[in-house]
Amino acid sequence: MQTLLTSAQMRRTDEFTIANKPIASIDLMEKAARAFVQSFLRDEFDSTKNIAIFCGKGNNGGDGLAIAYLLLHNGYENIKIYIVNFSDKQSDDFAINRQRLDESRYRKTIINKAADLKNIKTDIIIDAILGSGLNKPLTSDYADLVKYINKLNKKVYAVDVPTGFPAEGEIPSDYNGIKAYKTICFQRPKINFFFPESALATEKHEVVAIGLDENFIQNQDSDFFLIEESDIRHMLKPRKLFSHKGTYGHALIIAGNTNTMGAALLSSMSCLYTGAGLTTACIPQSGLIALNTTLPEVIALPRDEYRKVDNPAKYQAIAIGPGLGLSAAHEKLLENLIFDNQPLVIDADALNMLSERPDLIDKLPENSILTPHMKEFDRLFGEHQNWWDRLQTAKVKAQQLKIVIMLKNQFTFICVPKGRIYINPTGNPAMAQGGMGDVLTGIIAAFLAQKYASTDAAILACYIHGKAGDNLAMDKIVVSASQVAKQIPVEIKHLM
Ligand SMILES: NC(=O)C1=CN([C@@H]2O[C@H](COP(=O)(O)OP(=O)(O)OC[C@H]3O[C@@H](n4cnc5c(N)ncnc54)[C@H](O)[C@@H]3O)[C@@H](O)[C@H]2O)[C@@H](O)CC1
Ligand SMILES: Nc1ncnc2c1ncn2[C@@H]1O[C@H](COP(=O)(O)OP(=O)(O)O)[C@@H](O)[C@H]1O
Repeated sequence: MQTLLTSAQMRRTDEFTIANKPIASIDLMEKAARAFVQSFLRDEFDSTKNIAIFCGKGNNGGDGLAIAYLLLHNGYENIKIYIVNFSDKQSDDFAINRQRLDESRYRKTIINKAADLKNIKTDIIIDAILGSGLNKPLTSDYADLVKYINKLNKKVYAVDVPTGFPAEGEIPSDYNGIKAYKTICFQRPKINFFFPESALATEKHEVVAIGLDENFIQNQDSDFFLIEESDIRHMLKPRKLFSHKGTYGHALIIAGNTNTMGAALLSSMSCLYTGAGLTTACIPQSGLIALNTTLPEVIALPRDEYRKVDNPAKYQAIAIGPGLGLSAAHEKLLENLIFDNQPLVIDADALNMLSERPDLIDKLPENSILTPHMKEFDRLFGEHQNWWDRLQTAKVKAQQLKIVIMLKNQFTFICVPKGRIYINPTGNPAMAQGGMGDVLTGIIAAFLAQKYASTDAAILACYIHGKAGDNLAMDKIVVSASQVAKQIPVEIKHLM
């Protein structure tokens, strides 16, 4: 897991690295600039392009000057350097790089106020105005300059973080900072890059290593952890010789209705393909033929008027919700399951019924896993104006109720009882299609059946679900939920 840090912690890491590693502050800046340029050149290999580099007077601006130098040395001749002179203060390393520039043949333009900028002709802009030192929203000249740059509608590469973008905390809906095409950031992604509102500031981000002390970073106190493939490899348990279906547990999937049998089929299919020893689907009578013809391995448990699961202890995992439909009988079934006090996976309509019965939320069995998307989450725990606040609620609820909450999105946040938030990096827009969440629910149930702890089952399921989608999307614009389900065993095999 990569520990993710706030700007203040990142600053302490810079200081620690400079104090404890044989590297001076100015050399660290040079390293950062080199790492940026390497990544930039992979995208922009045409050295005849016009590039405008805007440099503030802090360390972000210092990076900008070092980047300008490196590009000029790489044969990029059409570079214009703008020094944004809106403040009397300047950082020491900025001053060193500025002196180097003053002593060279390279020219610069000083901008003393936003209005100084007129008729810029450029193909590309590099934004090094303000970085992680941002301590308040942009106002006056900074706001005007950024507005001007955004209006140019050019491809903007941001250094470390787009000017005006808060690296953590609430992202204002009236965000007035730089709108970048790509942000190349140093050592760790900013926490806020994982929130949907970050699309206001950058289309994508890439992280480049600059040699900051990894041990120091990993040992910082943080709630945020980015899941890595190596974590998944370590967590997966191989299937053993002499094992049999009983070894891998029995999962019960309570799902489907007359017009939504597909949801039950998708969840059951992914449960099967993720390796549960036995999968039982509790479905309406009307779905029996569909189940028996499409998934002969799955056992059917007809559900009409069914209000209580007999002997729930015989299942190592119980998931409820996909395509279930809302009814009094289903609400009773959910209530009885909650009173049985066995951990549950709760999705879709079961979440919606839960939001109508707040009394049941407090009684959820410990280690249950809730898988809401944004709307389901807000129905359960109240409206939220932004994702930062929504995630804070999810974190608190996971701790209070001792459950796992998977807040689904491009980057799904997995909040666990210990107060940690795991961020899943896999998944892509080709997966934005109905049924994808049903598949996820089946995968979680299968890992639980195989006796993975709730937190591990949630992390594994989310990562592998997204990874399967990523691999399928390499040559497709859209991947269907059943394609993802079928890809799961291949993905697990590769990861092992
Ligand atoms: N050794 C280091 O510290 C390293 C730092 N690096 C770079 O340094 C950056 C951080 O540099 P700094 O801490 O100097 O900060 P910045 O360069 O982001 O900002 C510097 C100044 O801007 C002012 N400021 C903040 N918000 C403002 C606002 N809304 N309006 C007007 N002024 C505002 C601050 O008071 C500060 O004086 C990183 O983003 C990264 O680019 C990299 O060079 C890697 C190494
Ligand atoms: N753009 C995307 N990037 C990554 N994952 C996505 C994207 N769109 C959808 N997904 C994943 O697909 C699933 C969708 O779940 P959900 O909205 O409950 O779907 P449904 O109810 O149709 O089954 C989630 O796991 C989500 O993370």
